[in-house]
Amino acid sequence: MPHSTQLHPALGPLLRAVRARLAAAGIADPALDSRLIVEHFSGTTRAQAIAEPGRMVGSVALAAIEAALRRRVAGEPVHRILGYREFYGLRLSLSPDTLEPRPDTETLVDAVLPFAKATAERFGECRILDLGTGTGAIALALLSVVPAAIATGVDISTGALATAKRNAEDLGLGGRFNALYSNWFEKVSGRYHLIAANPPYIPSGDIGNLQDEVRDFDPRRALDGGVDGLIPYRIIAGEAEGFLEAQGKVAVEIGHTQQSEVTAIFAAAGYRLAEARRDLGGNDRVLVFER
Ligand SMILES: C[S@@+](CC[C@H](N)C(=O)[O-])C[C@H]1O[C@@H](n2cnc3c(N)ncnc32)[C@H](O)[C@@H]1O
Repeated sequence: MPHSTQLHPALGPLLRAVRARLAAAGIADPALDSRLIVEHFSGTTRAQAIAEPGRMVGSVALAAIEAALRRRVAGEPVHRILGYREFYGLRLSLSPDTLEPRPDTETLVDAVLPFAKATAERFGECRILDLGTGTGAIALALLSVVPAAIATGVDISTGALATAKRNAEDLGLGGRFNALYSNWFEKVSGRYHLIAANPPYIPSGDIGNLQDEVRDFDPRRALDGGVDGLIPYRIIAGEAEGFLEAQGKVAVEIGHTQQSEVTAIFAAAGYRLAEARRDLGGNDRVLVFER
């Protein structure tokens, strides 16, 4: 382990050394990643790094930081190494079976939040169906801000469902979250005020061209939307009506080139576009439909 002896045990120099190694390896944001890795494995905070740069880090933590550094330099995304990612202010555990939730998906939560709140006020509850729930990100974000909401998170991955359930419990939302193993609507029952989905939407043939960090670490079935990337939208548009309350809404995340095609798929199934939103990067990202 030639490098392990080079990591300085004092917090300030340690952070600088980790950052320099990440920068030398061409990592895109070495300042952020070094901070995330050092804070997580040493149990220190950003404030401590600023106020106490001489604070000593123990040898067990240093070895863990060295191991994390090597994984990051080898191309593993930093949140996979940490085992969690923040989404809508919630700390969500990841597993090999879950997509890493992305900030772009917070756009969907923001888009449906006023409707979920208004529904909860009007009816005393808001029933949410999150199709392809992964870590539970969309459902749990909504539950965390709408206390009268309840959610069913559907997934075809039992591993993802186990992670979503654990996240719900860790966040104190387990009593309002139901994890359901189902191929889209197959095992779903009841009616919902809001059906939300961030389905796989990459055309199968494009998966090989994705960034390494996505292609090699996000599960394929979280990415692959079939030959044209639109198959899950056709299923959701075709079947949602049987599970939607009168005046309910269907909200989907889309790939940035898919707005007109997805709108046409929903229009053919009897929906009109109520709202379209762009993500923080200015890309078309979320469509909200009603009947
Ligand atoms: C793009 S990921 C979204 C995960 C999460 N909702 C998020 O936004 O971070 C798509 C999810 O759909 C799930 N999925 C794929 N095919 C499915 C199917 N036929 N039925 C139910 N879920 C499916 C995947 O396992 C994956 O968790």
